[in-house]
Amino acid sequence: MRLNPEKIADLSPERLDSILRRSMQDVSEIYNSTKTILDDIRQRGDAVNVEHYLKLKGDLKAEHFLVTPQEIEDAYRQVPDEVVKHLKIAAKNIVTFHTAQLDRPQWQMEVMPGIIAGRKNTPLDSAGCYVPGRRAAYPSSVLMTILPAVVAGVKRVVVTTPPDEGLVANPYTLVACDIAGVKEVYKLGGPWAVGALAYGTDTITKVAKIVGPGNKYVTAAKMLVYGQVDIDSPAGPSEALLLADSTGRPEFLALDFLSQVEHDPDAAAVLVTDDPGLAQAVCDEIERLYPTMPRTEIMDQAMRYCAILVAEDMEAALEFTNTYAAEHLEIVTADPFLTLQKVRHAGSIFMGPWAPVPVGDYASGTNHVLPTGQAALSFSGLSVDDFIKKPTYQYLTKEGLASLGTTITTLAEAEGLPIHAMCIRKRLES
Ligand SMILES: NC(=O)c1ccc[n+]([C@@H]2O[C@H](COP(=O)([O-])OP(=O)(O)OC[C@H]3O[C@@H](n4cnc5c(N)ncnc54)[C@H](O)[C@@H]3O)[C@@H](O)[C@H]2O)c1
Ligand SMILES: N[C@H](CO)Cc1c[nH]c[nH+]1
Ligand SMILES: [Zn+2]
Repeated sequence: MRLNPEKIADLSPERLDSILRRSMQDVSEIYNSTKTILDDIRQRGDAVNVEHYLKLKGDLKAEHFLVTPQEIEDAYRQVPDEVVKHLKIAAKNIVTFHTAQLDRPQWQMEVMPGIIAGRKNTPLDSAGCYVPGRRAAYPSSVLMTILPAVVAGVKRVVVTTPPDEGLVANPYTLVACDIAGVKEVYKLGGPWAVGALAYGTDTITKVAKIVGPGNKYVTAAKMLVYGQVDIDSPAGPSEALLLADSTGRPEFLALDFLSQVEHDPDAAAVLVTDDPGLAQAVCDEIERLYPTMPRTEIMDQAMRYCAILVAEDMEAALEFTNTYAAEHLEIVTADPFLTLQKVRHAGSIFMGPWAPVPVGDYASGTNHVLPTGQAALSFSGLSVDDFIKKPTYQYLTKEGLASLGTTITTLAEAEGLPIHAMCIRKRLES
């Protein structure tokens, strides 16, 4: 694999656009085919999923999608104790970090004399967590999606995950579900899972919100059901932007670059630096490593969204960083905390030479469900806030209403809504 340094200033508009849009172009290309599947599920429910998964299990019935206690027991027999132990360590850090995100449960203030206004937190009644599983297993995504929902106080947490031959779910995923305390797990993947969670079927009750990562099919489906249910963010094919100055070590950066690309043919990695020497050294290191790497059949395809970029100076590198709005941003500079002050858009940020992205993928406690394809310009990564609604309330004394009466009636009449004004006058005359 030969990548060559490219100067940002010399990129053609087409190349720049492709680097910036990355997986979002793939997601938008499959909206029509994904919508066909979702519409079918909305109309025919379980029957569509049974037809789709008949190829995995001949005598399939809709009840078989629900994972049984026996399947969880079988899963534990296949998962080494060592993995269970480390899933629990990761879970502990995720719970610690996400518990710190809990807001004041309720607060109120006197906006003006006699006008009390407040806000309270109410957890969602239900959440559906999509846990991917085709090109890799994702027990870590089980923890990243379920635990924040549990911390938020969601009563019904449901998991869906794609099954293999024989309608069998990944044992690591099932064990992680058990550790996180979820009992309602369905063996369904891609748009079939998203459709069932969004519209409900005879055997699966619809949820209030669908969260969790996935490939372009999952991401397209989530974006299409938004409005019917809430979603977290377009958390699609993984990506990393490495922002480095001359302090960066090529042997670390080359592996960090490839580590996110191994996820998916639509994944992306970009290095941006002001140091042409570092850019060249990282290209050379990737070329040296590549023949020794696993998963190159996936990475070969993802290379279309990969680049080693040289900026005029670090200010220009930072400008690119804020435009790229990466899912994961590594800051490998002489003073990463200073650089952090200038970063406005990224899903999760990894600072210094000892914090590669896999740290947050698994165990530092931050969430790995993050917006991709420039969605970090407007979305945040998954957090406890995703599972909490915040209704506001107000209580007024008669004097409080009187002090605002003219303001409200004037504005109501200006908007051409006289009955709004009557509600106020009637009370003040009483
Ligand atoms: N952004 C994030 O927060 C984040 C976190 C973890 C993982 N990820 C990403 O999750 C993804 C996992 O992908 P995966 O493929 O291993 O598992 P997946 O579960 O996301 O996708 C597999 C499913 O895709 C569906 N599918 C496949 N081909 C299809 C087609 N032609 N039409 C309709 N549906 C189809 C099938 O239902 C299949 O079960 C990767 O892209 C990875 O980078 C993202
Ligand atoms: N890098 C992924 C988010 O894009 C998360 C993950 C899970 N397992 C390994 N990595
Ligand atoms: Zn990863």
